[in-house]
Amino acid sequence: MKIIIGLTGGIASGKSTVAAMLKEKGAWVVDADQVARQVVEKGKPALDEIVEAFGTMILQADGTLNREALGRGVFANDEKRRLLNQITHPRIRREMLHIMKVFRENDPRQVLVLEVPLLFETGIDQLVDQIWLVDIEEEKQVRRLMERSKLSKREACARIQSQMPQTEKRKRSHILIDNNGDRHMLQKGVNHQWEELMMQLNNKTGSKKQDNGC
Ligand SMILES: CC(C)(COP(=O)(O)OP(=O)(O)OC[C@H]1O[C@@H](n2cnc3c(N)ncnc32)[C@H](O)[C@@H]1O)[C@@H](O)C(=O)NCCC(=O)NCCS
Ligand SMILES: Nc1ncnc2c1ncn2[C@@H]1O[C@H](COP(=O)(O)OP(=O)(O)OP(=O)(O)O)[C@@H](O)[C@H]1O
Repeated sequence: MKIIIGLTGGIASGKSTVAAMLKEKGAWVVDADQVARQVVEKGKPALDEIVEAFGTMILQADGTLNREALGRGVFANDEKRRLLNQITHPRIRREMLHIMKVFRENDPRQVLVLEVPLLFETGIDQLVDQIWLVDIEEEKQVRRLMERSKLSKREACARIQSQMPQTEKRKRSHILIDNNGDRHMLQKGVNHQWEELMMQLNNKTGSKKQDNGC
């Protein structure tokens, strides 16, 4: 039996850290941020559409996308962000569908993890078997984001608020991975969920929702 997990969480919640732990355990991990970079490479139609929508000032001298400039524009403006999403999200979803097909038909691994920050917003949540959410308190998220991406508090909050609220994501997820502690605690949580998953796969029960009693 094979399973496709959608791994999500807010910006700087710890998705990549969890993804690296799952890779270590043998999962095939695909990062949507990397896929998103590929779809806007120089020469790809998505980049032409972005230039048409945002102007040539979002290009660098060599004709590649100036990500910092585009990021500054879209994280401060809902309308612009929606426009960018309209150009990029269908392409990201299409590429993810292709990866899923390759996984199902040609890959020996049992677990595919799609690490997708905007899992619900892109509709990729509808394509996966199980949703794992990296859960973090907002105060900690802001601190880690400011530190990691060298952003002011205002900039960090604008990025967090541009995404679906964590409470909503919790309701839509099957498994929560708590990342409010240190890395050791996170590893323990991941180990636990992986063991549960292996039991599910080997028993072939494949229950989707976490059973919380009754
Ligand atoms: C705006 C862009 C140019 C900024 O590039 P930059 O290199 O600075 O950031 P990077 O791509 O590494 O993204 C960092 C994080 O920002 C968040 N983020 C990215 N795009 C968005 C968005 N459209 N809305 C909300 N949050 C976003 C995610 O949590 C992501 O992990 C870039 O993120 C982009 O092209 N975004 C649109 C594509 C997309 O939705 N990507 C997310 C994958 S589903
Ligand atoms: N438990 C932890 N304790 C301390 N720092 C952590 C912990 N987990 C993650 N971090 C740090 O927090 C930052 C964000 O983590 P990570 O890059 O894994 O998040 P992400 O959700 O993948 O981010 P993005 O949404 O930008 O892709 C990184 O600097 C990482 O090293």
